[in-house]
Amino acid sequence: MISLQRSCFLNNTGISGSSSPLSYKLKKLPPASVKVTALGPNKDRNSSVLVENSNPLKEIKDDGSSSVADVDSTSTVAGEDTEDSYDDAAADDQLVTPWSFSVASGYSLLRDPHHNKGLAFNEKERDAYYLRGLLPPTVISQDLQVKKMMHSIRQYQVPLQKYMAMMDLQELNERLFYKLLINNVEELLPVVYTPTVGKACQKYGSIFRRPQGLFISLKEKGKIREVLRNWPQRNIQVIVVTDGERILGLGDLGCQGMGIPIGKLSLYTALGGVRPSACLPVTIDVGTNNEKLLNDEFYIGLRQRRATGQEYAELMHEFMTAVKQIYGEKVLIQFEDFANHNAFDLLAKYSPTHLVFNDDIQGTASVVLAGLVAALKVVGGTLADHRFLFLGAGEAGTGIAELIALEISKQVNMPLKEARKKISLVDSKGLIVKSRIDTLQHFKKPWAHDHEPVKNLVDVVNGIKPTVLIGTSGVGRTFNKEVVEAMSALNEKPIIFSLSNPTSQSECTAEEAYTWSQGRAIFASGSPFDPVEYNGRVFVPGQANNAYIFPGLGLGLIMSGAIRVHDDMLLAASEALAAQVTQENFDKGQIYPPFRNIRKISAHIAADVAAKAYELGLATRQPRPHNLVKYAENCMYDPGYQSYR
Ligand SMILES: NC(=O)C1=CN([C@@H]2O[C@H](COP(=O)(O)OP(=O)(O)OC[C@H]3O[C@@H](n4cnc5c(N)ncnc54)[C@H](OP(=O)(O)O)[C@@H]3O)[C@@H](O)[C@H]2O)C=CC1
Ligand SMILES: CC(=O)C(=O)O
Ligand SMILES: [Mg+2]
Repeated sequence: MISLQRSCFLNNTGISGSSSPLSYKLKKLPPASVKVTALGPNKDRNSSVLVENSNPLKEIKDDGSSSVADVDSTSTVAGEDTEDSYDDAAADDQLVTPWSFSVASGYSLLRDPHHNKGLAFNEKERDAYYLRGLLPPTVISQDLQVKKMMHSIRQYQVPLQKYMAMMDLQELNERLFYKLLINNVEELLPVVYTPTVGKACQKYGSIFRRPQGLFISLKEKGKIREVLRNWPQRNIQVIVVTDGERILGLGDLGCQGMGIPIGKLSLYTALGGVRPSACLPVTIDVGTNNEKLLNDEFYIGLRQRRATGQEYAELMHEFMTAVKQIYGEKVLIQFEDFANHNAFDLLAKYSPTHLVFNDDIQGTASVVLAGLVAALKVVGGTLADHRFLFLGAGEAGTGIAELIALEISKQVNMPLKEARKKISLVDSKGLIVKSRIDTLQHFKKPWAHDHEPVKNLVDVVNGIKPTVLIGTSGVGRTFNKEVVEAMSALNEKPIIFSLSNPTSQSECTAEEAYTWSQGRAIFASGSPFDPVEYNGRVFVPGQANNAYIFPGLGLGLIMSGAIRVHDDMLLAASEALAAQVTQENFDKGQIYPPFRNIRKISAHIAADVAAKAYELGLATRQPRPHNLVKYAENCMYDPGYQSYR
């Protein structure tokens, strides 16, 4: 008998270099141990028969051994089709095994997203892989497939429909999905990422078709290692994990937050070149406090209020421990869209033992610092010469503030505490000041300066007189006309960043920023805005989004075999990004390079992050590659089709 070893599924053979999409490892099991139905009459196909374990009671262990709890000695042997192998032949009340067997048919190849090429299978491959008749006769190139898909996606008027079409493609033909995304990054980024991914998460339950990513809920407590082993890939390098409590600026979306890790990881591949098979999206479901979802019949998550305290901490700890046990010390874990009452603590708790970073706190800080460094080339002065004001003092706000302070303290050799005084933050209760210190969350305390309490943002602007205003509140339209005009009265070129996502939560629009500042604002936003024409001049707003940073940062960590993330790596990533802004970009008012160059940008970020990892003694990949940019480029996943032998 032949059975497919469980670990075979964990090895994505096509991607790791084998050129045969069917080159699964076959394992012999003791006779009669497994009920198998292989191919029918065409027995000479047996060399490439794929047979999975058909006995739900038989456990195949990772070392390849198996234990059979109950053996059906009347097993059907290979060579005959049997009726009972088809679910729809079973009586309604009969129990069936949903994954009893499969055969080397082109039919399954066409449904395997990692290897499917659709009409791009050539004649030889159609013969070799039993595809004859399963495809219409025409053979087309991947480039033509891209053209056709773009044409089809552009027919949809509603962004969510484009998103669904992209997700369908990802599930059907992974390489085509990535080719499409890479070749059309500026057009498709807003579809697979902010703002559309926000809408998708809000409607996740009702648009849910096929599960993507790994869902780990309280039901899996005590079994997380086993759950991780259900994932079909073993060689995982990056995990993006959320618990869905702060999805963009949309709040608690519970289990429906899964759209975010999926979107972020598709950018790891498209923008940073990390192999898709090395990426694992995870949603930790501890319930939701979103009443609307709890009462929504289509909600896909646990229908209970959020677990907190010890119950929450234990589940997270089990997850973090299992991840390290299964994937090793060098797997990168990106925390994404956790609420701030957990985000800072998780980062502090796991930074010393795991390769972790929080994208909202650290990735955002790095991208904003890059934009500021670039903006100073237009505005003049050093960071230390400027005054910064934030609306929003959570993960993004305090994360950015801290990295700016760190950079100032390095640049002018100033104590960090002093550097922090150049930065003020406003939260939902007003300006953060000393008199509030006892009631402030711990991450706000360093920002409590000596100042009178002030509630209103315009009053704060007029009192502090910032040169830079940054929105990280998650509340849309909070930079109103009065605020932008106040900034413009104080500064010849006010720097205004509306970072909150999605577009509906942006503190102001690009048009508002340019119009109310009479074309003087240096503006960037978290979600994209179209270019704006004002007084005959076209302004191209920048997109200050951590998507510029995390793919390159991640690649740099992976390629150097880094075992910890260090603040200096975030600074290195930031500098690398700022260095990619050209005079041509500045001339258009841009302080970020265009996303269409993102793979080149990511290679530079990765190289500088890796260089820092080597410098800090945190890199384990030896010897250090001589040319890190070239090395990064060579490491990058190429979505072009492979030829199958
Ligand atoms: N562009 C990018 O790359 C990124 C953008 N973001 C966006 O930033 C936003 C905030 O994220 P994050 O920092 O993680 O969220 P948090 O919940 O951690 O922080 C939000 C902060 O905004 C404050 N706030 C809320 N309402 C108001 C208000 N009306 N006036 C003033 N302050 C207010 C909150 O005050 P209080 O503490 O009193 O409740 C809190 O300090 C989100 O929209 C997110 O999408 C986040 C990461 C990256
Ligand atoms: C971009 C991002 O990470 C956020 O808005 O949360
Ligand atoms: Mg985020």
